[in-house]
Amino acid sequence: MAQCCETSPRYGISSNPTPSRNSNQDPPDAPSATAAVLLSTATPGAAAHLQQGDPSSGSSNNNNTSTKNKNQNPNQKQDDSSGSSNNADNYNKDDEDQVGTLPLPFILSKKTPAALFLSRPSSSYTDLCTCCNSSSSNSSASSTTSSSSSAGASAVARQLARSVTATSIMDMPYNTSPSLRVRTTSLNQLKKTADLAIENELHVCPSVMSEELRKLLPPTSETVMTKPFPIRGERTIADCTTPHVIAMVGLPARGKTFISKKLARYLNWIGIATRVFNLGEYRRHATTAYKSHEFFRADNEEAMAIRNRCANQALHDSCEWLLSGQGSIAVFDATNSTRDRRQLIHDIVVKQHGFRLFFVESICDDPMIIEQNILEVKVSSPDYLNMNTELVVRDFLQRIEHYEERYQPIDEVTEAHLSFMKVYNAGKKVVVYNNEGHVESRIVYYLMNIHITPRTIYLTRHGESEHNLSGLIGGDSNLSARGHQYANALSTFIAQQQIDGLRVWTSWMKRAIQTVADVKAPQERWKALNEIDAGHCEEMTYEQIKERFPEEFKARDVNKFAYRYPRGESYEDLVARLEPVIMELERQGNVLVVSHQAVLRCLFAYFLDKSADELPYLYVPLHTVIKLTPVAYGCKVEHIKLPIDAVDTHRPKPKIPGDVSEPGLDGLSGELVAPDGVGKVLIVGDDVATATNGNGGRVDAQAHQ
Ligand SMILES: O=P(O)(O)OC[C@H]1O[C@@](CO)(OP(=O)(O)O)[C@@H](O)[C@@H]1O
Repeated sequence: MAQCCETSPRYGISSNPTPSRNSNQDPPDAPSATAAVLLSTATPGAAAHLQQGDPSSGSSNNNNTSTKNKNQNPNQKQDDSSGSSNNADNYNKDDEDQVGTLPLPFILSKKTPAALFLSRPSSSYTDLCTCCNSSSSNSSASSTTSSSSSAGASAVARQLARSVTATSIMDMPYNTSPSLRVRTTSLNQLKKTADLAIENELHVCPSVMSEELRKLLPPTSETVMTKPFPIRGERTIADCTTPHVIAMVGLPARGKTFISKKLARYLNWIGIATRVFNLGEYRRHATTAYKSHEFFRADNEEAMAIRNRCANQALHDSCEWLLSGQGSIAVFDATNSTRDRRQLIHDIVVKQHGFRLFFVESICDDPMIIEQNILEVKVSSPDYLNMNTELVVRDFLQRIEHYEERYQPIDEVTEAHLSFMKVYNAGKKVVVYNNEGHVESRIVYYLMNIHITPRTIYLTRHGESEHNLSGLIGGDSNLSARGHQYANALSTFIAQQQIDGLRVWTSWMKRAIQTVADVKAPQERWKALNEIDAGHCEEMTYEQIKERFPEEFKARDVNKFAYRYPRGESYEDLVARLEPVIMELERQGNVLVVSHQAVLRCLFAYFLDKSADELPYLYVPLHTVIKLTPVAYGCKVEHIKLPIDAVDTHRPKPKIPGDVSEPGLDGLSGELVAPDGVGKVLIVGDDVATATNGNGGRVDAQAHQ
């Protein structure tokens, strides 16, 4: 079996695209790999050093490429996924509220048994062992490889250890995929282990292998499942194994809740289970209706006792949630505005539980931003139900004064042991101190990119395509006649909207580019916006896929988010490749994104805070513009259906996996479309029930979390 691996193209922006589907480009890691090859010939020691994944080697790769091994049996699902007691009672203070460095790619010689081993799906490891053969024969993947079981298997395994020795590093193409690197790394390690005379152990069942040797095996669906938590796109990150508490710091009306919610939405979307623990909610739960700012006076002992109890409880719950294994990051959304309070949090989170702690302090001295914040979120807060806006603003400003009396910003000298970032005036300046690892770096990077300038994002699929008409998925077909009509209607609609500084982003696919042919605005092409790669199933109808690859078809219905098309992509892969798009969207003003069903589901899920289960079934119909406007802590969603008919390409989740005849029961399809499909407004990601339309008026709002 050939070991020629193609790396997916690097996804990025181009203003001058070649509209071809998934054509290759130089992988971003090419230079370092080339350098490594040179090193390996000149200085074997250095090559070995690189192969061991020394971070200083510069050979690490964490780009979002996906393997496209065109020689694999389409029926084989490619397996390169990798994918206490709380003592908070003394919490008695006063205020509220691997990227595993992947070593050099090391490709095995073609047609060696080891190469065979490499190309096998995850379940094949059990094929290699006598005790697992019976169970493995049940799986679809093993049915295609069962001929190599038992007797042949141990021979293969033994030869594996020998064959890796004969492999030349010069065979290594520098476009080897990251996932293949993981496997070859493991084999490289296996070789070393074999040299240490435990070769015999190589052909026993992984379940009875020594812990040490098992760790060296390539990833399987089991090991992926048991990872502490996945980061989309196979990135296993060592420091993610430690739970984190992100503790907000700052005076009221400094955007702490905005940052907390947005950060949690982003982290959940990239695959890190995150939950916000908002102290204000605990306080409201523990008290009767809010009366006035007097509650927050430092000398109000009764109120202070309640506030302390709530703070203890919120922190306790954050830690318990992390300890329960349900999540990885707890965001403690409170003011945490004194040194004593922060020290106490440090004692509980770091010293008692051994978690990581990162403070995010929001500092703002721009009265305009503060006022805007009060008007946008505090006026509609449950604290001030039915209260006149002017009174609310006055009361809230007094509340801030009570906090100001005791506020101590984080200090680099007296709190030098803390890890923190300070965000000034909604991102004008950022200071990062004692940054401690990958998760924190991602948080810092994300928070550096977000902004609060009002803007609108428009999402739409391309016009109806010829493939849509015939029910074919993927491909790169032209627009149908109705698709061209939609292109015209879209350009008229966009012109009518008179959108300030609009930018247009499309995929590289013909149907998307044709859709914006007449839109008058600067255009950029993103390969990352290309539709999900259906691999072997490209340009087939769902019925054809069911007929030719029934097991694959069923498997996709069982877990559509994680399912990866043979030599194609999964929704999870898509999310990973779309992360740079989201990051850039966060930085931008008004943008019109013209892309595809699966891609837009991923983007939409980010804005709507949808789970991985819901994401692949979100309804994104043709000939409809989805208008997203940030409001308060969430996003206003409007579906604007332009009056040109189109086919419905949505396939809802069937009751029985693999069934193509049955209508769906997921309750998700169509969820976001009004009966007439036009002008429906939803407020999503916002628990403020009385959100406004930005002009002070109420909208047809529907809280939706
Ligand atoms: O994940 P499912 O529900 O199959 O939807 C994705 C499919 O949608 C399609 C249409 O069937 O998208 P699009 O027309 O927007 O490019 C296919 O190309 C793509 O494979």
